Amino acid sequence: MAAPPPSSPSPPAAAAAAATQQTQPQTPFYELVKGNSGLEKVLLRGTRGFSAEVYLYGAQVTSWKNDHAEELLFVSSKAIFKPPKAIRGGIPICFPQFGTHGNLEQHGFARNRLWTIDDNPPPLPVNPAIKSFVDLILRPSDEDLKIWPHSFEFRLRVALGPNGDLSLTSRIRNTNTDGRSFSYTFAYHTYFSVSDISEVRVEGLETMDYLDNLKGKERFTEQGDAIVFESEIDKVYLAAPSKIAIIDHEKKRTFVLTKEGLPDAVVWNPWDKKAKAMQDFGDGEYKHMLCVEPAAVEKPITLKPGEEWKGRLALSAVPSSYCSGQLDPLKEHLIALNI
Ligand SMILES: O=P(O)(O)OC[C@H]1O[C@H](O)[C@H](O)[C@@H](O)[C@@H]1O
Repeated sequence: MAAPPPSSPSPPAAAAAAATQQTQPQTPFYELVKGNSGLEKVLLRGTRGFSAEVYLYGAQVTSWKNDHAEELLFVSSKAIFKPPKAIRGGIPICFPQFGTHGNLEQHGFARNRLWTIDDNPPPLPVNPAIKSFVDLILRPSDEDLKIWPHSFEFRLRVALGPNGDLSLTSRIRNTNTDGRSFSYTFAYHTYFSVSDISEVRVEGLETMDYLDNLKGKERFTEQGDAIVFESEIDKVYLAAPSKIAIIDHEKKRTFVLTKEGLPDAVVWNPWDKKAKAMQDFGDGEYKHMLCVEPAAVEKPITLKPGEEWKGRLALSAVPSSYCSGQLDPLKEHLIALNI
């Protein structure tokens, strides 16, 4: 499929290819338009008014709306849409490094590079009901190779499901020709929009071990019930379950995250003091956001030349009573560990 001109719908994929390739949906549909500061973004429109937006800058999802046109992701009112600053909010992609777990800039460089639309991605098994999606690709520039000397292809598919679910599938391939493996850490740094952080709880991470970034990455075990928020938090939960729920009591809304290929989950809220110190974040905005970030942090992923890794995140927003108390952390944990 050729990239569409700005502000016009993409042409339908070749019907013959769709008919023969059961792994690809039939009629991908998106629009490419100008976003903030003239940066290009892709609009995905689903049925019943569901929608999503993805900037080519960072391959960053910056909007996900339900059928009432309510925004489900948080983007700061002070977000800077100007390279090399990463956009504050939505779903930044941390690659090839999460946080300060290495020598690269914080969270790696994928989030502040210009990605391109991938017209001809390798087949990807997908729900045939998904009609609205886009494939993006990042390959390292000569400058990138100087700071991280590995050749790779990073393909990201962002898809909007028939019920408004949003999924992100990353495929990272080692294309080194010198026989060298590489290792990386990774996260979907998802910023959720919440009514009031003090009314929110997270289910699925209780009893998990975590590394506390506020205590020199020391390891602890989470105690007690669901996680609630009263102060700054910056924890990497290890071998977290494949399903995590964020329950927003005030909004009567539950976000359900399903992750594959990503053992860990980072939970972050900067709270008032750090919020004030961030140039691209409003002073009181910490009350209305929570980051829960499916990730691979503790054990870096290693790929030999020719090998490919896949990491997937699926998000849904459902009425609140749906999930509360229904996640069994131990069961989910065993599933995550493949036991
Ligand atoms: O300001 P950024 O580079 O986007 O990072 C924002 C936050 O991301 C993650 O959640 C890390 O665990 C935090 O330590 C970090 O402060």
